[in-house]
Amino acid sequence: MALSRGAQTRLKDALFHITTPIFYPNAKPHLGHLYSSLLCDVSSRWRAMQGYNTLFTTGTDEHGLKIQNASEKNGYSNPKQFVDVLYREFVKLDQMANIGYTRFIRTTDEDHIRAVRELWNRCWERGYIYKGEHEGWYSISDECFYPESKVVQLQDNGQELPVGSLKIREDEKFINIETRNEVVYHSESNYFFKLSSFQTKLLEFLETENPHFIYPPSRRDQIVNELRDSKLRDLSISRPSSRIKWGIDVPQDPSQKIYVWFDALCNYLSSVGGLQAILSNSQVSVKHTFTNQLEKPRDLWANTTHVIGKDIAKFHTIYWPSFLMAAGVPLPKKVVVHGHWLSGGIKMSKSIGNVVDPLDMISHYECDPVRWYLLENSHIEADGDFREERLHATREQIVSKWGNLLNRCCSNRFSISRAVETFAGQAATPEDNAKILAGHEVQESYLELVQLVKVLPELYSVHMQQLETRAALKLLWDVIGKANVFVQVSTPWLKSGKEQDLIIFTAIEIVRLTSILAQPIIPTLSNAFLDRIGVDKDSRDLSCTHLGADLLYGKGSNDKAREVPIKKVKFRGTT
Ligand SMILES: Nc1ncnc2c1ncn2[C@@H]1O[C@H](COP(=O)(O)OP(=O)(O)OP(=O)(O)O)[C@@H](O)[C@H]1O
Repeated sequence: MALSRGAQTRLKDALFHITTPIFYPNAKPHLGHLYSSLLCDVSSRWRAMQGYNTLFTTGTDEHGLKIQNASEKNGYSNPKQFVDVLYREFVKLDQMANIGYTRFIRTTDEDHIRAVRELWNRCWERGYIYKGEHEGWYSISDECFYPESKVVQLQDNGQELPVGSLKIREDEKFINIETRNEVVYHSESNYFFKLSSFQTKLLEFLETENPHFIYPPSRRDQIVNELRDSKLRDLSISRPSSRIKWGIDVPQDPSQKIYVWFDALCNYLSSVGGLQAILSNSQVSVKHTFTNQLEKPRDLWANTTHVIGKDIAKFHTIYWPSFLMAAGVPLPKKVVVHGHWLSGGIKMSKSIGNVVDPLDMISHYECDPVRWYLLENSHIEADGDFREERLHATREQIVSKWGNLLNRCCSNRFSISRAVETFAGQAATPEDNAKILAGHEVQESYLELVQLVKVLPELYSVHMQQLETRAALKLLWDVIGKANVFVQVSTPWLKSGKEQDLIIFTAIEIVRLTSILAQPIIPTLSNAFLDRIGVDKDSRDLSCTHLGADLLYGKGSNDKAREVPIKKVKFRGTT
């Protein structure tokens, strides 16, 4: 699903690459996955509107013990067959939710496997990988070892005991205190990555050289404090093939498989052609939906943003930069860390099963209201709590406020095209125009609205740039709300001539401008609104977001039946 490339020809050299985490296809995706993808989609569409050349990568993380186990549990002898079925669920969600990625990468893709080996070899050649013995507390579910300080023994009565003083017996249950997943004591030969060599470099990078690398700043501070307070230990980055069959072989040592995180994080390099492509910055073939060639991989990489949930911040802000530094590859631009959607007060998660099915929500409430709801009821820094009644209320508001404004202007008592002809592109000041309107209250309401609209695109842009979608959408609601009040107090149905035209022009301009600005948020509905009032497809970009910018729309809009492109639906959940 490629985005329209139209706008992008204008800013040929401005590059933007955004990535979701790649998701484990061990079960169907839930609302949390949609949220990460949606943030990326909105960002990518917004940048495309600004004229950037955008690339948007998402995909599935298909190797490792968790997949191997899930595949066996589901009766598959070959994990590839299992992921071949489940990755489609993620693709389907993207299609249903209108997520316009340019590459869906699977870690079983050939070019990705090549890129992982390339990264491994380079870290090996530069002396950052060595072979050693590893023993400790291992979580199958989290696929990592934990230090003893993060492990407790869980007794039958729910009591937790520190493990330090215990003699370990096989029948006892131990868990990690953060993820609450079971851990077992385990010893094996592994390859290690010299993570400990990067403590100072990472701190320098995050604190001094690039303090904006992690967004929001509260997350950066968390990571920086962690780096200051605890010493980084070398990281085991392979597993014996006897235990993990489903993974990429360590180059030159097939008795070991590459650790899934080393493998998965590398997808970000694969999607821009691998590390050599970045180092050389020369044209490389990579499949995206709109091209098979990337011109300047390093320039693109320098403009890459990773969007992730807070559960995987450590992997993206400590491990990933260290792997790249070890390989001598420059770091991407940014890591945006968002909060979680909760269910029953805890993180919505496939493993726990406390999930909301986004496809079910989309099938009843439609795609765009779900998108709007998620973006309006979340904040990058905070966790969100899904409530179906709020989703329904959001939809109602779109119909009754936005739809109603459009509907009112499309009445056959008015003429949008005449109003546009009279007032679009004219030189008169708002104060001059206000004199056309009868009554002080109406004039005040008009001037307030015009003032609001004047600053709207810029304020909206500031919020969209930082992915502050809640604040961006509030701006749209404010102006739509005020436009409805203006129509109410100015009673255009009782007016005629220039006065009526000015009221209708002002109100329909609000519909036009908000619809243009809302395209990244609700791509289908906003364009349906613009279609309804005959706005030309070439007049829907950011250069058209000031009052009177479009001289030509509205023809025939008042002759059609007064339906709007969105209708009410019933709330079908329980409050
Ligand atoms: N509840 C959630 N809220 C927001 N984002 C989420 C949520 N769950 C998953 N994600 C997104 O998916 C990423 C993790 O993907 P993963 O497939 O591991 O999801 P998961 O449901 O936590 O899986 P599992 O329970 O199998 O570990 C997160 O970093 C985040 O981007």
